[in-house]
Amino acid sequence: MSFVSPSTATEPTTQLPHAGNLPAGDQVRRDGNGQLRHSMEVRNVVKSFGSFRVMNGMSIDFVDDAITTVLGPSGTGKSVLLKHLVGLLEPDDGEIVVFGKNIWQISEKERYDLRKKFGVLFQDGALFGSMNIYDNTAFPLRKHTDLDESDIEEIVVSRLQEVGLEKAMAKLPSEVSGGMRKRAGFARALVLDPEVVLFDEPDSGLDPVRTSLLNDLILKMHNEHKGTYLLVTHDIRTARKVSDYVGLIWQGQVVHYGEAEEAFASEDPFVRQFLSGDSAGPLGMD
Ligand SMILES: Nc1ncnc2c1ncn2[C@@H]1O[C@H](COP(=O)(O)OP(=O)(O)OP(=O)(O)O)[C@@H](O)[C@H]1O
Repeated sequence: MSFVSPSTATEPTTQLPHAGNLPAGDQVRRDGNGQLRHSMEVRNVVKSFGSFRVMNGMSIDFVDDAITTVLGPSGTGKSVLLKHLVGLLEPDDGEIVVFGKNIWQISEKERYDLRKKFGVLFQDGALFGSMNIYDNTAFPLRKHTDLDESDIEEIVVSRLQEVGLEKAMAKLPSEVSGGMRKRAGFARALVLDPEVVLFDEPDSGLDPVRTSLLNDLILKMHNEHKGTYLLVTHDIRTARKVSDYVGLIWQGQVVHYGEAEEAFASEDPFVRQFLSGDSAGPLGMD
């Protein structure tokens, strides 16, 4: 099996390939030397639950202001990776460095403050069932800011308009469709102007048309609000549509990481099988 290890993975170059996004120069922040910046770094992380090692020396540095998709089979640790990035899980070994800080070498208060730079869209939108869409979207602003209700209203209505939910603001999550709940979760993830947005399988439970519409929305919101977007998904079409970069995880490690265009054109049998979804190839059931 021909793996491309993180250490040999192609260093992303300066061009962001995805047609849906702005040219790299307009979008990607760089350091003083014109190099790509990485505000989220996963370094040799090991994590086990009982005897099951989910992350087995995983390393990946996410490119700031790009959309990166992490693909991997079920149970391979994609959600566990996201939880490490927001400090909800602590590695057994290795480091999670976010905005220059090893998040387990800082105080709980600092970790809490760092979390405010993240917006997270969970699989089911993770909305509060007893609150309507408006109050769900306003929740982070009420919890984390001192803004008065008129300022909150301006932000909430604006975000809900952007995701096409202005007519559903008074509805409870149970009264709207799964796609609408995702869009509400997306609006909520953006109200604090996060620098990073994490999407945990945004396409789960959606039909192909709604998945495609949500992907369009992800691209539109990324172009408008900028930021680093990280999606984990099984869905290769989603990855093809939205990604600037693609990471493939397998057996607790990143086995390929690079520009999406290059990944989808790869001749590597493992990468090809992974990204084509073929049953024939080096990738087995284990
Ligand atoms: N808190 C936990 N305690 C015990 N085991 C856990 C915990 N969190 C995750 N796991 C296990 O770690 C493995 C990876 O889980 P994870 O949810 O990250 O997979 P995934 O790649 O996101 O899968 P899927 O695509 O099916 O959502 C699974 O076997 C899961 O049961």
